[in-house]
Amino acid sequence: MKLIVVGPRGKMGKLITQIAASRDDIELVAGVAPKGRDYIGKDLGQAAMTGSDLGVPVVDDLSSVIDDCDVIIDFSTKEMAMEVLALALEHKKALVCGTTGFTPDEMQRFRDAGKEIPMLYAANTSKLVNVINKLLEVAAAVIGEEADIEILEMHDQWKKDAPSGTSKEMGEIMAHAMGKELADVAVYGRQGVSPREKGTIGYHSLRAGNIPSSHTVYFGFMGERMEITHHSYNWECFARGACDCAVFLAGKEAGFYTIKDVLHL
Ligand SMILES: NC(=O)C1=CN([C@@H]2O[C@H](COP(=O)(O)OP(=O)(O)OC[C@H]3O[C@@H](n4cnc5c(N)ncnc54)[C@H](OP(=O)(O)O)[C@@H]3O)[C@@H](O)[C@H]2O)C=CC1
Ligand SMILES: O=C(O)C1=N[C@H](C(=O)O)C[C@H](O)C1
Repeated sequence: MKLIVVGPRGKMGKLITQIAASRDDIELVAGVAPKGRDYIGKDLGQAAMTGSDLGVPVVDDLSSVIDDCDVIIDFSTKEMAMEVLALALEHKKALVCGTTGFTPDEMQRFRDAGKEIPMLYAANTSKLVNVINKLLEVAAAVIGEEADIEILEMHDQWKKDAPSGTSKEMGEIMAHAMGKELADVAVYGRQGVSPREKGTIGYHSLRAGNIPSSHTVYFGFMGERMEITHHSYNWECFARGACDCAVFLAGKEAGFYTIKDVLHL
């Protein structure tokens, strides 16, 4: 499977490139970076610090290399991800997008892309987070109406979007399990509201230091509470999952896939 990594110097892109370079079932064909960077034209292995040259370049123009690949992995910015999506559609290439921060309309463009190309979107590529999502679905179906649900997510100081893509997916899963839409029940940064509005899902985002990613969903009852938590110690779990998604997508029919398809959840 021939792979292009968008953003190979980023926190995720670097790890994805390192893991892809170490796997027998992936052949890296290029990295794509923003124009003007001093590592354009360098070997991808140097740009992503894989420890040895990979014999393929970092370019600043995806269209110049896109026909050489089977699958593109994009963990970049929401602006770049939209450009990558347009080129993947034009060149009929499979795309794994793990970038977050999209509006509902932008998310719909990814779903629509599945009519033309193999398209996999995953706001979180960790196996454990996606197992947690199954637990949340069950918990919300059973106690969602009774519980006060609050989501607290923590990330590093550089993260561009809030709330995280993962917490939005978690909220959507729980809202749907209760027969609702997230937009109708989400309350962001609750302040000075008493009593708490029944049936809402509260969102709280904390940004500090180099915290890789933590998500806790609280189910508050009278006299007891349940917490479901995931902590990552670094970004490797997400990078491993992203490579698994790319291998899964190679050779697939056009369709909109999620990591649930990869993990058989
Ligand atoms: N799905 C998941 O499991 C996960 C998703 N994410 C999401 O992935 C995204 C990236 O996160 P992270 O790696 O931490 O961010 P970083 O800021 O570390 O990396 C972003 C990368 O995108 C590159 N980039 C920016 N603009 C362009 C462009 N026009 N063309 C090509 N490359 C571009 C940057 O290049 P340069 O380095 O030169 O500036 C950088 O390498 C975020 O949306 C984040 O939320 C993160 C972790 C896990
Ligand atoms: O930016 C990150 O770091 C992460 N982003 C994703 C998100 O927005 O949910 C996934 C994970 O939390 C790490």
